[in-house]
Amino acid sequence: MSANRFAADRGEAVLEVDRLDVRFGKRHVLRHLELEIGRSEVFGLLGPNGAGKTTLIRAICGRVRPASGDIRIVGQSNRDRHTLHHIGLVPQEIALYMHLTARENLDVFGALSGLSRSERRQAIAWAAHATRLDERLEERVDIFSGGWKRRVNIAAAILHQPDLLILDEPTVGVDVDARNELHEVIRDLSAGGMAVLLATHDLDQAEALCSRVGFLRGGVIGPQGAPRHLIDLAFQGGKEVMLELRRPPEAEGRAALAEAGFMPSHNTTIWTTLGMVIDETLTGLSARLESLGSPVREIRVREPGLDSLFLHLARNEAGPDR
Ligand SMILES: Nc1ncnc2c1ncn2[C@@H]1O[C@H](COP(=O)(O)OP(=O)(O)OP(=O)(O)O)[C@@H](O)[C@H]1O
Repeated sequence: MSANRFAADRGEAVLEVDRLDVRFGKRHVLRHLELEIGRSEVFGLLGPNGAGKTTLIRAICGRVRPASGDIRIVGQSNRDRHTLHHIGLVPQEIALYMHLTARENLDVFGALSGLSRSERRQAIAWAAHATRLDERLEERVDIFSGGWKRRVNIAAAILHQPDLLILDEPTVGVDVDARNELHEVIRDLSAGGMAVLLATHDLDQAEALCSRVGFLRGGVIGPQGAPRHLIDLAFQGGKEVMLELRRPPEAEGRAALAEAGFMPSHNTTIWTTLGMVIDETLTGLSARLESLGSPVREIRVREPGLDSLFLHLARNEAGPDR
């Protein structure tokens, strides 16, 4: 099997989600949601807990019935069960038979997806190579670390060479080295032509890996685009200035920070602002915070990242014109 079987169709839409509405009783979780992912694209689906990422994935995989809207994979409606064959899903929970070897696990998953014995042999060789699992195929998976178990999970999901690979939080519980190796595996698969949908809370991961990202909030994905483009659009080249305080500020300290343009982050001791901050402002502010019992521990200036954008969007959402 060629790792590059899709290369000729690069750019073609693999996943098209059109005006998708999903409700659970009175809860309207997805509202007229639009999404398109092309071949060789890695799309990062970001959003706070409970935003509906897993619900969207389940709807794409035909496991949640939408109230309205259409989902097509390689141009075919996902209401047709055959279409689901074009999807490979790596769920959030590791789902393996722990007492079996990696090869035996893949053999079971291959049989479940309808591959014959000889197809399975070929498919396992291809998937193990693609996930760099070859050297440990004959070992039992219960001795594997989180990163290696994930590789087996990904290999199981791609045995049938899906056009769309969906990964739900693939690097939770995985150490940094293993995470980087999983990134390489995902990059190679997308370079071979798969469209990849990656749901993640890990904004560094999304920035490093995704050609496009989208923020799922209020039932829609908006904004979406290349990470750098979205960041530049929001911050127009401004730097992010971050103050870390030794103690959370009281009301007067918070007022002083707000007056100087600083906003709180998720952590009560970290306050950020965008754009130029004049030295005198910082000196005056530091002295004031010290006198109010919340001295500055550290000042950092950096390029805004996706995490800054996430915070920015959350602030706007919480703002008065919501
Ligand atoms: N089967 C269901 N019945 C009722 N409500 C549901 C069901 N599945 C999900 N929900 C609700 O829909 C909302 C979206 O949940 P979902 O799990 O899709 O969010 P998420 O973005 O994946 O969150 P997380 O990042 O925490 O996994 C939540 O409020 C959840 O409680």
